[in-house]
Amino acid sequence: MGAEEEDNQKSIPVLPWMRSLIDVSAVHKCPLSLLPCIDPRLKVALEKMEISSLFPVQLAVWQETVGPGGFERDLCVNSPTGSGKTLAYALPIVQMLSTRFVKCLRALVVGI
Ligand SMILES: Nc1ncnc2c1ncn2[C@@H]1O[C@H](COP(=O)(O)OP(=O)(O)OP(=O)(O)O)[C@@H](O)[C@H]1O
Repeated sequence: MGAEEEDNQKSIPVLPWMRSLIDVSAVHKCPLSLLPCIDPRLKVALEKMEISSLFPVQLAVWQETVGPGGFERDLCVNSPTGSGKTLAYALPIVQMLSTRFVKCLRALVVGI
């Protein structure tokens, strides 16, 4: 590696989501009845859509954002097509917006 390339690597900031990677393939599906902290209204809405459990990527994102012990922070999710990314980010957003009223930008989803 050349000196210039080394300098470039050193200047890349280490963001929080880079520090603690989660391997979604080691996470299992989770029935809604066992999902921590879920708002009962959200559970009912999902059941009406015939969704009875969360896919692994959805559970992983839920645990990182809602809980238990979740907190608001940036996340970078890399998961195959059709694995459920849309609900992975939408469910925590709906849950958080339903329980706290704050008039400002609360979530930004960037898909690439
Ligand atoms: N927990 C779930 N239970 C049952 N079906 C689900 C669940 N989550 C998502 N689905 C369904 O699985 C399909 C794929 O989900 P989705 O489109 O969100 O995946 P994706 O990872 O966002 O795909 P893409 O990469 O194409 O955007 C959709 O038909 C969706 O309705």
